[in-house]
Amino acid sequence: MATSYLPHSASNRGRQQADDARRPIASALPLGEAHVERIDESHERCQAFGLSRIERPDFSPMGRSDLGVVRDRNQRLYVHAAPVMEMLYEQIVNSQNMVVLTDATGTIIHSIGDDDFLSRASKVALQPGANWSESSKGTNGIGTALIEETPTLVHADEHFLHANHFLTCSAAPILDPRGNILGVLDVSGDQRSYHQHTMGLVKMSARMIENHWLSDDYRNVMRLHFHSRVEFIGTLMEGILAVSQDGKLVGANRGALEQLGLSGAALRMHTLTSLFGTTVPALVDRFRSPLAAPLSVEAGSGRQFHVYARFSWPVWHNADPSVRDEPVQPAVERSTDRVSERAGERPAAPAPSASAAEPRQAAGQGSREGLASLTTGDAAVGTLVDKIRRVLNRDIPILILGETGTGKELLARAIHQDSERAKQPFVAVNCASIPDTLIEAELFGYEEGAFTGARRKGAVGRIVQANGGTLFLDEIGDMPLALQAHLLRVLQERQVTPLGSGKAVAVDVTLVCATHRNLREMIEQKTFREDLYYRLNGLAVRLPALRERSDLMALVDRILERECPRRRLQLSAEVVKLFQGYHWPGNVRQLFNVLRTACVMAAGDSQVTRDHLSDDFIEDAGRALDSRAAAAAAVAAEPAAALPSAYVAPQPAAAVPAERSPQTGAGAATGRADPAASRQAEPIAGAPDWLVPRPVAAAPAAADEPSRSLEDIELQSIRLAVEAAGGNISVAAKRLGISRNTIYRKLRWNTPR
Ligand SMILES: Nc1ncnc2c1ncn2[C@@H]1O[C@H](COP(=O)(O)OP(=O)(O)OP(=O)(O)O)[C@@H](O)[C@H]1O
Repeated sequence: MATSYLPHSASNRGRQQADDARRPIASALPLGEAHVERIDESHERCQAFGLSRIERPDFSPMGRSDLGVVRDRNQRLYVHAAPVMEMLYEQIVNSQNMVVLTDATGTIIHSIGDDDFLSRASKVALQPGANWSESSKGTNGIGTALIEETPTLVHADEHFLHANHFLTCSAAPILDPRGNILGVLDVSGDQRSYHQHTMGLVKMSARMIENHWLSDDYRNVMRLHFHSRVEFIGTLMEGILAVSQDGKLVGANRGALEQLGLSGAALRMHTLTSLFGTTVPALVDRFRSPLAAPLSVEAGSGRQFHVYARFSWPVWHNADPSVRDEPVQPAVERSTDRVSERAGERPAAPAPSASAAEPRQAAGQGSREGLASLTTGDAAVGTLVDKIRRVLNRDIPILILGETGTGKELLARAIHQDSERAKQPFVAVNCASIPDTLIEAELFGYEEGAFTGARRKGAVGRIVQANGGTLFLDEIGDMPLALQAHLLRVLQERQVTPLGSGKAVAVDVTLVCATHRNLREMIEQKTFREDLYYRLNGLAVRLPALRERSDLMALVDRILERECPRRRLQLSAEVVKLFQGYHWPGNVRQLFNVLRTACVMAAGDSQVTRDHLSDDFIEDAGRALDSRAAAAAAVAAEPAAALPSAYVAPQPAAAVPAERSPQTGAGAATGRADPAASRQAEPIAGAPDWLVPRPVAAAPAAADEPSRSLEDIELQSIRLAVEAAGGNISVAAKRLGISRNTIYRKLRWNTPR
């Protein structure tokens, strides 16, 4: 481990040396050998990455829109982590520190800190949008914790880059109940402010986030809260296990693994009976009573534990027929209160968001219901759902296409929910959010000692985790080319060989993939394998963008019902107008976020008004309305000849000269008027003034525009109408009296690529 500091230039050398003299270097701290070894290994990796200690790497964070996409993807993590971060920050306020949350790739998605430290931190890009993976910023708390998958302190000159020597970073990875990394929680500060308690706070906070995530993930299955000391149930020290109705152990928190002394993979080999010698019906029976005392059990290891079970209605309902007709009262709510009271503690993790007062779905998850819940009146979505229903349980892989935020993952979950595999695992892998170097291990798993730099014990891959259930490969277009062949082989042979192992494991998974990319184009560009494309694409469906959907208001109602189930919240007329004129670039996710905020802001009101919307949304939506008005004005000012036949005043069909038949030219051949032409020439019912057909006689400019073909004119009018509808194709189609498909076809064929 090198500890020297090489200043960037001679001019600041003197100042730097004076600073250095005041600085304790890492070796002055009482850090164990394992720590030193970990830092040494990290420095070796940095050298292998080709990083230079003294060169300032590219510190520029990603742009706002890219950051928006990353934040959207990690919205659920943010919702769980934000209140914990606030609480953590309260503990370290005014200490020249900041609290940082990153995603699984090390990209910062949120930070809170002391203003004066934030400005110093931003100079080394310790700010949202910057990536702190080891390969980008060298040894550092975040990047090294991600690789080591364990809480990691990187202090002062332990940072590989000299530019980061002023920092001390205490970082802990945040894991989901299946042991996958969701992100990193980190406290970074001036190294002179180092305090050994910081790491303890960070670890506890990461655990809070994990416990809350687990409770949220498994709200519909039984959860066992246990500890060897009864007073620790309901505290951060408790173990939590998620148990499916048939007694399988489907999830665990860190506390559970630590207390049981098992790895995640070893735990999955157990059942409730083999671990604690009891069954789901026995626990349901005991913990139906809100006054039930914790149960004493003996684990296989001989250790005694006290167990308290929490479960929600469906488990109770199915496991105990005697309560079938009792009113639904989620046991989870009652038992949470009770355990907290008994342990004299508040529930382990704070409420996830400001709207926590309202019971609701997991943030960012939407409905956990089946396909029926997705049909809210849009014809394209209805057709897509019908198609999917026909191939359900037929071992046909489904490829979901669609822009980001259109609900691809929600659809994949609904497919699983409605399939015969609903009680088996649904495993989602986002190929875009896992670093290329880790994706192979993540998917296929690896044996102990397969390679350095990752979890040393070995891990079961996601494909094996999905065995018996559904594997959802999100952003499949982002899968590195080299791995595509490996995936194809696994899918064809239906067996996986973990890295570093000679033993193949048979797998049976239903495959659902999704991407916002154009895979056909990628095939042409040779960035996506054609054979894999056909293997994944048993049935391809495209989720329409929100601006193309005709059920915006039905979706609004549905989301409001879910987000504010205790009150009937409606949109004011002004907000309806803003929503309808907006082009929703972030699709349903954006709508969901806008409404969720509105729901909280409108507490106590029965209407969502513009006061309940965020300023940037009002600005964007207002701008869209303005441009729509401008487009309307432009169309109104446009000479009539520039309008397509659809807006030309209706004329008797026979009066339309055959050679001017606006559509197919069929009239020219037969001498009869084209019926489609005469239909289109009718006024559009309910059309606003600017679209009311005007007489062709008012078209003096027609003869002056010899260069414009009818097709050009038609196209321009379609574009104007789409613009005027704020990008909403359905609305434009309705106004034009043509189908949405016609608009797509014409715009697609005429849009330069
Ligand atoms: N039909 C719907 N009803 C209610 N909420 C929905 C619907 N469709 C999507 N959402 C919500 O929108 C958000 C985004 O959905 P989802 O993650 O499924 O989109 P996605 O297309 O997979 O996004 P990405 O491409 O970024 O992965 C989620 O919060 C989800 O609950």
